[in-house]
Amino acid sequence: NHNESSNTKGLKLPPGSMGWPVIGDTIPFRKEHKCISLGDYLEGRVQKYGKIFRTHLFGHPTVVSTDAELNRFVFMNDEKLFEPFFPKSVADILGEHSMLVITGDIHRSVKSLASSFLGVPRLRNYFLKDIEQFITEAFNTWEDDVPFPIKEQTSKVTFKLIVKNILSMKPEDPRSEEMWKLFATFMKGLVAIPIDLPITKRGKAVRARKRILAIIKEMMEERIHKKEAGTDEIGDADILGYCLENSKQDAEQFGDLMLGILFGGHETSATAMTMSVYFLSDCPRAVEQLREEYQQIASKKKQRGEPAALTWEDYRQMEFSQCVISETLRLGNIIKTVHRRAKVDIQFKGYDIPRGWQVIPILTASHLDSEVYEKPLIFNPWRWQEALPAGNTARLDNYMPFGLGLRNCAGLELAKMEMVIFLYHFVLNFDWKMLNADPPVVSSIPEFTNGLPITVRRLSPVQAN
Ligand code: HEM
Repeated sequence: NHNESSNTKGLKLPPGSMGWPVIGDTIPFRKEHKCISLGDYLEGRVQKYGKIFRTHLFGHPTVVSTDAELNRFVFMNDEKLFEPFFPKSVADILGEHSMLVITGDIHRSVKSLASSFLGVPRLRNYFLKDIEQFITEAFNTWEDDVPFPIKEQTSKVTFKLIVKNILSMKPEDPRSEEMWKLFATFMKGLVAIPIDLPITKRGKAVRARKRILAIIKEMMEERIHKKEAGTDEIGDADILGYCLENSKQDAEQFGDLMLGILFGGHETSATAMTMSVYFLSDCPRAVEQLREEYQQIASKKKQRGEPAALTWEDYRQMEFSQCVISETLRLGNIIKTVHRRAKVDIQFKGYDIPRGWQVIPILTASHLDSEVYEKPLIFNPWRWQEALPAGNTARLDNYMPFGLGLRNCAGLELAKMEMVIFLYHFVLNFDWKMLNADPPVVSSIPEFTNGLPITVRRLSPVQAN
């Protein structure tokens, strides 16, 4: 067989078929489908072959896993048995120093830098204030009953937040607008390519990447210069300053790290916020309960004579919000797959996964599995309030929207906080309506074709009682 090298003889590979020469099943695998489903391709394969099957994707023999245990096994054995593996075209655009690509000690040290930069002390002292500011600035531009796509707004908020916190780039800096456009081009190139062909979108994305890195380098040099002159007022408040003080990364490595944080932290959390609006629009009972939670917090603050700005302690009290977010991430599946390769020959559940084979865990699968979640296609934030029956941890064990283990999401606490702060201001200040059904579709990351158009009506401010 063209796709299976002779060294797989005698092995018990997972069942499957390798599809067309070279491209294999890449096209049906990447075909857009309704976000709240596995899509026809995966559903068909799972029905035919079971939860673990073999195929050929992006030019490589591949094991696709919709099996939560194998997915967890992959995450828990990252580095030891598995390593990141992207289609070459994607790896080229991400950059050779990208956090998603690097391994071993280098990954560990960059990860610890990113995690401490995105850890609780900074969320509390910097990010919380900034998120509130950018969200309320955006909300102030909204007019009653004038339709607009909410995704565009969440996207601007998360972009401003990241750009400010990695580079201290001011919104009025002309390079900020340029970065916004460059980044959109970069993203299109990244998600558009199913196989490694030098097509236009990719060429544009490669050029966008170069220009973004040039801007980052320029800003890095400006900062070093200011530090030497003693005129730097930012210090380690952004990741640029933080890295200059805490690590010895060169411009190239630093550029890829920042691009990675931009890439990891911008569209994902904007999509997640938009997704919460989408689900809540059809769940008025949850909106009511959120509103109660927020009104209580707002009026207590007022009674205590505190400023309206939220504190970390306020945020930590928003318990039902956390349920809404867990449910949004479960059903919304912002990241459908991760990309790995077997470093050694591996056996799992009686199957052989040969060294060098690509392994693609489908994170969506367990999230929509009726054996794990009762009525999995229903948005039910209350399921996260119910105590688990003794000994039954399936609901938690099989929940992995942020990945797990060594390579888990460095920004997960930030992402959750962004979502909650957004909901606080959105639900407290507005009634809204979705205009026409714009259900999210997914090929790599969920998209709302029309950006989820809504109209809003501003509510009167909360009174302390
Ligand atoms: C709802 C929003 C988000 C979701 C669902 C999400 C999901 C994920 C997942 C599944 C991974 C693991 C990738 C893998 O195993 O290969 C990951 C990694 C990562 N994420 Fe997120 N993410 C979100 C938001 C963010 C934010 C806000 C940031 C930063 C500002 C961020 C930064 C990162 C970074 C740097 C990595 C790489 C970690 C590593 O390689 O060790 N993410 N994310």
